[in-house]
Amino acid sequence: MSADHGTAVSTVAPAKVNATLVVGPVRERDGRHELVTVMQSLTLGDQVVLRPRRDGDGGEDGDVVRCPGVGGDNLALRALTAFRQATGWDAPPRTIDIVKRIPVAAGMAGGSADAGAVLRLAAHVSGLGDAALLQELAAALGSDVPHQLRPGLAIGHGAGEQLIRCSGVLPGAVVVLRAGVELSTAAVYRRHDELDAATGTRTRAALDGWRERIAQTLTGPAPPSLPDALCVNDLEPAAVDLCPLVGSNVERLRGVGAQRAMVCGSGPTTIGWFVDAERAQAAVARLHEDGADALVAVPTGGAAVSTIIEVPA
Ligand SMILES: C[C@@](CO)(OP(=O)(O)O)[C@H](O)COP(=O)(O)OP(=O)(O)OC[C@H]1O[C@@H](n2ccc(N)nc2=O)[C@H](O)[C@@H]1O
Ligand SMILES: Nc1ncnc2c1ncn2[C@@H]1O[C@H](COP(=O)(O)OP(=O)(O)O)[C@@H](O)[C@H]1O
Repeated sequence: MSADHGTAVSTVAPAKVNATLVVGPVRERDGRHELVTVMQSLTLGDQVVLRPRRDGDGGEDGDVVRCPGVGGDNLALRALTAFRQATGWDAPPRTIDIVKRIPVAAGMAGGSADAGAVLRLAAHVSGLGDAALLQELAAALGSDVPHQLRPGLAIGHGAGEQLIRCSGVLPGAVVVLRAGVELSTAAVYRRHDELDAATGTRTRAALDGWRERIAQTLTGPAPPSLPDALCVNDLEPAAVDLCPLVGSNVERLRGVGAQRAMVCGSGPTTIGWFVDAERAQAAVARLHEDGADALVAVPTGGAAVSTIIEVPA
């Protein structure tokens, strides 16, 4: 029996953007698409607390999650269950409290961020689970969770779960334009396949080429930066097709001066890249005048972003 470790701990679970997302064939093993992506964490994030369960926390017996704005099966609770099963951590029930700031089902990996945060918090409190085990648990929870376990800048390949971690962060600032509607990741991949049937799927060899070119650019001695030619989102046509608002939001971002405007992951969030936070803030002011739901976030990574603090239990 392990000790109770009855402390309450808290961390930030940052959203991610995909600066590049090139999609290849479906792999037989799990039906997911092979891809190459550049994932960058942002200062926009959920707050996640793991603490001993109190009377009145609700739910069934055992561990519970309180996550206003998200119904149904919660990936954060699944992460804690998987952690307990894999490590044998048998401390009394915990409550996960999540303050949701990342838009839900929006292509910003909010659920994966919360799951990654819970794995970090549980490992910290229990003293169990080495880096390799956490990585394995994360990969079993979803393609985006391994990156969200250690937020920052990384090149994802495989189905997104294999990572080449990069030092530093991408330059500039991002305007996040929320769509106010949800889009299912699985539905976007399905539509991508239907559209792709006409244009042809990228081959494995083509994906390898993308990975090499991106790795050369992001893992060299210079501060990381991606040329426009390497910034593509293959899911964009499918997201626009399923949700035409996405296409007009990309145009809106161009209209307020974004150097590069694109769909974020599987959408429907769109992002605009700006040289700095000041220019991004000016663009957000113009979008707000127009009634849009937009905010500025900047790329972030490293130890600062996954810091864990103790909070009152
Ligand atoms: C598109 C991306 C880009 O980072 O994220 P979002 O923009 O949705 O956050 C990811 O590929 C999404 O990752 P994630 O949301 O973790 O996906 P998973 O839970 O693993 O899979 C959800 C579903 O998406 C499809 N899927 C996901 C990943 C992948 N490489 N190929 C796929 O075909 C499958 O239909 C799968 O059942
Ligand atoms: N902690 C969580 N936060 C957000 N969504 C969650 C969470 N747990 C489960 N989900 C479910 O996961 C789905 C995808 O949500 P999310 O991770 O926000 O988006 P995306 O996959 O587009 O990045 C949603 O349908 C949502 O109901």
